[in-house]
Amino acid sequence: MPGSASSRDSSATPTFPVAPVTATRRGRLDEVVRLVVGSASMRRGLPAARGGERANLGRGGPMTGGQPHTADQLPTIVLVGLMGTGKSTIGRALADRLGRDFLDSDRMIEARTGQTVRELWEAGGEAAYRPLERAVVVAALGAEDPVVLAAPGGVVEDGEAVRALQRGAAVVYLRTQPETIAARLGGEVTHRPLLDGEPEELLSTLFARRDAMYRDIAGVVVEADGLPPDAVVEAVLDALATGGS
Ligand SMILES: Nc1ncnc2c1ncn2[C@@H]1O[C@H](COP(=O)(O)OP(=O)(O)O)[C@@H](O)[C@H]1O
Ligand SMILES: O=C(O)C1=C[C@@H](OP(=O)(O)O)[C@@H](O)[C@H](O)C1
Ligand SMILES: [Mg+2]
Repeated sequence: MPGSASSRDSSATPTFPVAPVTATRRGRLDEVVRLVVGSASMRRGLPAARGGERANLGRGGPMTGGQPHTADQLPTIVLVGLMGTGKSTIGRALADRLGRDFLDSDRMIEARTGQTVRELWEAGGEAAYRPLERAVVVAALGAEDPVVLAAPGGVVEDGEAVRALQRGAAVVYLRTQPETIAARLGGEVTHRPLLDGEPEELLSTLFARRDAMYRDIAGVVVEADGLPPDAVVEAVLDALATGGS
């Protein structure tokens, strides 16, 4: 079964240099995140419920719920969720807004191994792939400045990666229904070998397994279903600005 529980604590973690290979320097915004607090979704009056449940940011980390935060106070922001939920798309835009580097775990793995996700998966399967995911998560969390990280979809399958996230990142779950993702992705399963076959059915199985796991590690759950990317970015910024309260 994809994402089997046995993969949560698999073998040795490959070591990668900490320096982000795929980072794109966006230029730092020094000002307090007025753009966060005065974000467009608030101005547009999007219903708060779409913007996410308010919960403690960075469970197990330094953040406390209910406190407003500035960009500089936020630790590394990690987007988690099913494949196709928008981690890469939203993460890039979010990093742009915050003037941070953006790291995409899939791209990091490909840059560091010289192989595509599919090639890696086909050569070694899940057992070989999860330690690579763990390694890039650990590397991203070790970056000198806080970044925005699009986590591997399977981050919750690896206990060590989860523990690393719980040491201080602001973890945001982008929650989208599997049927929405399947319709969105169509045949776009290139780096998603887990979706070979019947994507909607496979996504539903993954959602049933992982929804609670993503919730469990996230400080903020953003209900992204049906929202266009810019509204999801605003919802994430809103949730981060209010400390998930
Ligand atoms: N909120 C959204 N609404 C509609 N399409 C989206 C949204 N977020 C992402 N997409 C599209 O869905 C696809 C998968 O997004 P991606 O960012 O690659 O997801 P992930 O990194 O979580 O696998 C891309 O084609 C992207 O343009
Ligand atoms: O959820 C998963 O287990 C996976 C998600 C994919 O990344 P995206 O979430 O960026 O699609 C990719 O790493 C691999 O196919 C496994
Ligand atoms: Mg991605």
